[in-house]
Amino acid sequence: MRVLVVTAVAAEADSVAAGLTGLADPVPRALPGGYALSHHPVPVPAGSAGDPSCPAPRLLAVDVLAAGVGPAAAAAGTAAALTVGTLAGEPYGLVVSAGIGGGFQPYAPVGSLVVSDAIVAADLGAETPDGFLPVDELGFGRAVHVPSPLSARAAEALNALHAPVLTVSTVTGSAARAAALTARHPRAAAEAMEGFGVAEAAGAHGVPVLELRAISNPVGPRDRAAWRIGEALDALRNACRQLLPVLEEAP
Ligand SMILES: O=C(O)c1cccc(C(=O)CC[C@H]2O[C@@H](n3cnc4c(=O)[nH]cnc43)[C@H](O)[C@@H]2O)c1
Repeated sequence: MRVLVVTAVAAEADSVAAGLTGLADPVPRALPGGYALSHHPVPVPAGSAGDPSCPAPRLLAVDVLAAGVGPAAAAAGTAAALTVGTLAGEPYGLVVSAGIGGGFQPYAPVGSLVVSDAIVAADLGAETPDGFLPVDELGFGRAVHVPSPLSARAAEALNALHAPVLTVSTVTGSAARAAALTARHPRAAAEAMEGFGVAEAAGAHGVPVLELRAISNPVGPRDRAAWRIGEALDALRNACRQLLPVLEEAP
């Protein structure tokens, strides 16, 4: 299977690649649009080939792409990678949106992990005097992508929350906005800025999707001193280490 992991920035891509231990050294691949994809073929474990007592080794190739911040950049980069993979006769079987994110308190403290059970476009729609109307209620497209069934197994393996992750174009910076999002999405555990864009591109290509977030800050009043980006990147790296066997077992 070929897996595409899409992050926003290079620091997240580095954590993902460092966590996916056992992968071969990355081979850079240029994509149209100027994106640089890191291709990591997984080598067959030494000694197991041809041994009938060993299960056949799986060849899992993981490509990591830092596509930029926000849903539009995420969708554009993901679509470019998926299109090139398909045209090259090497289609992806799974896309993972991975990175840091804000955690809704008290469910997702800083340093914890969230695997989405719903990827929600939380601010795509229309504001009305009676409140926010999501894009699907306006009669356009969809506001939610349901991730691969693998997400439940991934959440269990990572000891992560399995809950909705909201995609926003504006980082929440006030208690009022956090409360409004929680009122609309009471089960939401995290917000970030790329998942829905990645999922839109994956959905257009008929490829299942996962979203994994390592929490770097609480969702709420803006407090730059409360960000723990290093801690979240470490958590992302460790999560990817635990995710690899789950991906290898994927059908
Ligand atoms: O300036 C701020 O107040 C602020 C607060 C949190 C994050 C940012 C960013 O610019 C990071 C955006 C980047 O990281 C992901 N991320 C991390 N935390 C959050 C969040 O609380 N809400 C939304 N996105 C977050 C996001 O996916 C981007 O890739 C600025």
